[in-house]
Amino acid sequence: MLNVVAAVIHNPQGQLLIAQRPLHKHQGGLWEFAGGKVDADETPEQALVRELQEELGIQATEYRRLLTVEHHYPDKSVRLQVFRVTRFTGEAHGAEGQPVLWITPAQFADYAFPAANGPIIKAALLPEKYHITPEPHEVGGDLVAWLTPRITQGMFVCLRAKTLAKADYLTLAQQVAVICQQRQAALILHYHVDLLVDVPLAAGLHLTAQQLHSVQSRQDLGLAAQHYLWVSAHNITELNQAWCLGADAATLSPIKNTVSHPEQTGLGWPYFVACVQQAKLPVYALGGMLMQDTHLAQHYGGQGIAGIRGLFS
Ligand SMILES: Nc1nc2c([nH]c(=O)n2[C@H]2C[C@H](O)[C@@H](COP(=O)(O)OP(=O)(O)OP(=O)(O)O)O2)c(=O)[nH]1
Ligand SMILES: [Mg+2]
Repeated sequence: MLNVVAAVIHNPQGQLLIAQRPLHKHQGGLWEFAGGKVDADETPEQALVRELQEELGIQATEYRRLLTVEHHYPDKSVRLQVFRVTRFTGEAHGAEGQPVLWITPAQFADYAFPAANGPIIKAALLPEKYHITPEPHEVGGDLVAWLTPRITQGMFVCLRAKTLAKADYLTLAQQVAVICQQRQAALILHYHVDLLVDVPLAAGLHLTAQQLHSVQSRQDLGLAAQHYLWVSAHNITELNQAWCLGADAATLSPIKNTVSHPEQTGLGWPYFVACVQQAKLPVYALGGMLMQDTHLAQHYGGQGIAGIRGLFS
């Protein structure tokens, strides 16, 4: 397996950097995230910094792991360790003569990437906050009315309503799906695997940790490649299982002690750090999170935070 690092680089305007692979190289002519092979004497982080200096003439100063992708091309197998680079010095340019572009999330569809890049592009577009809905009865019964002013562009909304019967959940999901579409937000259905076909506007599915143990592969779930698969995990074993299943992101909970689950003791930030260092998929801290925990979770290597009431403004 060829070890490669690649960088999802952000600029302050909310754009991401892509580069075109030279024609004579493997997957030549296609667009990519800058990066390259990890040398024998390097850590992935050292390789990342070196490749970005060589290929783009920039010095990466703030970065964290995003995901690991393993892909088998007919002629070679690659393990891509992908980082999110959120700060750098210097002006990014094609230092090896290759075309480079800053594009918005909506423009990804306009460029052709190697086959391994599908999950990377999806991960690149993940938000830093994952919004899980309260139960309808917790907001006076009318969740649609409660959500309508609160859903904004780019949000990922997980519709969790465990107290509803399946038929009522479906009706609610179809209504929330329309609001999400109008706002360019992504609706993630919770638990009800078979309802995805009835809500074609939904962007994906969120499995409980219990469901994770009973699912063999992503294919069993009837998900399209562009669908997001989220998983609730409570330890490193479940994070690994989620990655093996082909999940796109996971929540790790409970990080803090919470009022909603008084019987559970929080895992704590040190355990969160230990998990995200090993995890191969994007991880969100869940359980007692407040807005101001976002940067802390990211500093510790997570992609951000997930939560219910504390996150919706
Ligand atoms: N950098 C990068 N490589 C990718 C992406 N997607 C993908 O399948 N690959 C594959 C193509 C190549 O087989 C391998 C990366 O090799 P590379 O050609 O960039 O390696 P390098 O920069 O060290 O180049 P060189 O020293 O061989 O000239 O990973 C991507 O988004 N970025
Ligand atoms: Mg390269």
